Amino acid sequence: MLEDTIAAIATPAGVGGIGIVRISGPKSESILFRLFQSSHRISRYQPRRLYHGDLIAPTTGQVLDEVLVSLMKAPSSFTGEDTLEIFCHGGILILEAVLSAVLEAGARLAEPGEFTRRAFLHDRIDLTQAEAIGDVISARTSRGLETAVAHLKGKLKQKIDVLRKMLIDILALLETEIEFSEDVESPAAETPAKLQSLSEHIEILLRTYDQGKIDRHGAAVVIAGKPNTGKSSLLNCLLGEKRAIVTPIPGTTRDFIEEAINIQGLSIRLIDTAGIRPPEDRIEQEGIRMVWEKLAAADGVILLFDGSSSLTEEDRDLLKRLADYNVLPVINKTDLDHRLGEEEITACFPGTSPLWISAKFGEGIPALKEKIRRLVMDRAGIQDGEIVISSLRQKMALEKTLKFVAQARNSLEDGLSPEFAALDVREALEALGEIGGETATEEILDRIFSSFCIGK
Ligand SMILES: Nc1nc2c(c(=O)[nH]1)N(C=O)[C@@H](CNc1ccc(C(=O)N[C@@H](CCC(=O)O)C(=O)O)cc1)CN2
Ligand SMILES: Nc1nc2c(ncn2[C@@H]2O[C@H](COP(=O)(O)OP(=O)(O)OP(=O)(O)O)[C@@H](O)[C@H]2O)c(=O)[nH]1
Ligand SMILES: [Mg+2]
Repeated sequence: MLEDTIAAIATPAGVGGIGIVRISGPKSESILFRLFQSSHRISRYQPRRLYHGDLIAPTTGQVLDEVLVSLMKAPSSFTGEDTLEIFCHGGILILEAVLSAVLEAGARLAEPGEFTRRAFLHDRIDLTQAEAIGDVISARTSRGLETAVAHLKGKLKQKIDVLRKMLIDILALLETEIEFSEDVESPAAETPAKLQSLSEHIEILLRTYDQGKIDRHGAAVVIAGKPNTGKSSLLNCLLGEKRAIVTPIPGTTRDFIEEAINIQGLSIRLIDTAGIRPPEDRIEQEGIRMVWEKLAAADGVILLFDGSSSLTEEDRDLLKRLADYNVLPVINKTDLDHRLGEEEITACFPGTSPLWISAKFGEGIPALKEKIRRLVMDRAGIQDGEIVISSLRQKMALEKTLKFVAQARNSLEDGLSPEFAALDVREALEALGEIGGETATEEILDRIFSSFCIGK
């Protein structure tokens, strides 16, 4: 399929000043000669220069648009192939007309992610960089974007290469040991320690997964509490709009409501839920069942109390049931008389003092936002500037690597022949190679690139 010439509209389907049709493959140059007419006589296009002229429909000879074009020659292009870019006006009809002309001139429509896939297949980028391109495009927070750009510039790959080198060193030690197994003095006495140190490195990297996930998808924070504490009022207040229905009637919210806010570059999905109490009907029962589902998947929980009355059995029940969750206790309605004692709450969540706010009047909200941010960051162990992994795929490959490293260590400790450990280390190398793509299968590539847009 690499011999095909592929083409796609590379800019979004909307109105814009300029739109780009991108072409990659061996026919790029002939397509240019066939479709483009400049007022100058051009016998040879210099790579990476912009040329001005008209784009002509190949069958009718009609002028489709006034354009700029640029040709890049293999291997010095993004894909590593001859590439042509046509910069036309950015309307959907004109872009489609230009694309049709390109297809008539011998290209076929590109599949999602196919340009990037070709860049990978021609060794221009590795798989962590390919994934990073997708992440750069879909990033929704500044933190997510920073991570994606770091990966695009090869930061994660460098880290993986360090692990790879450690594995290769260990393999060399084991192989020497296998060769000289007759000798009394074994040269590989330090191998178990090296395997141990490698495991630790992998574990540290694995622990960054939650952070990477939060950078890309944001963190889920559930607002929970008994009915009428002001959960929906708090959602509205944090969002700055009246999104959820607020009434003085306990049991107002039955379904959950999810909206995203951005706290200093961290994307938080806030989930307002039904007040938790013994349900009065089937609808409420279903609503409360869903709260527990949301709580189980949450990165953090805002447990909301009503400060204008004392703690009830419902509050106590929640304190007990949420003891093992990542909870931020918050007391609402600070504008009313304070009737709630903090002691029982602090006793449940030692080290945290509940924050008093008023969702109705916006009191204490900046401090609350900072606390929500800390709740999520501390839990995920987020540190600025650290190299993180960013996909489930990378996580699974690292876990597989770790498993084989542990296996190698065990077999050495059990006094088995170093051949067994060597076998495991080779498997570990294979698993680690999936991350950069050296040992990735077609199936893995399909999965990664099919989530890209066409033209990328
Ligand atoms: N117009 C346009 N803008 C774009 C892209 C593109 O393909 N076209 N990109 C595409 O995603 C991104 C930039 N990435 C690119 C990566 C490599 C090369 C490239 O031609 N590399 C050659 C030459 C390097 C050099 O001389 O500095 C190479 O690596 O050999 C181009 C763009 C974002 N902006
Ligand atoms: N005085 C005062 N009243 C508040 C405050 N926050 C919410 N309320 C009131 O408390 C009542 C309940 O508010 P909601 O936001 O609907 O409470 P909820 O927790 O979502 O209730 P359910 O959906 O029934 O579980 C409403 O009458 C609100 O106006 C506050 O900070 N101060
Ligand atoms: Mg509500």
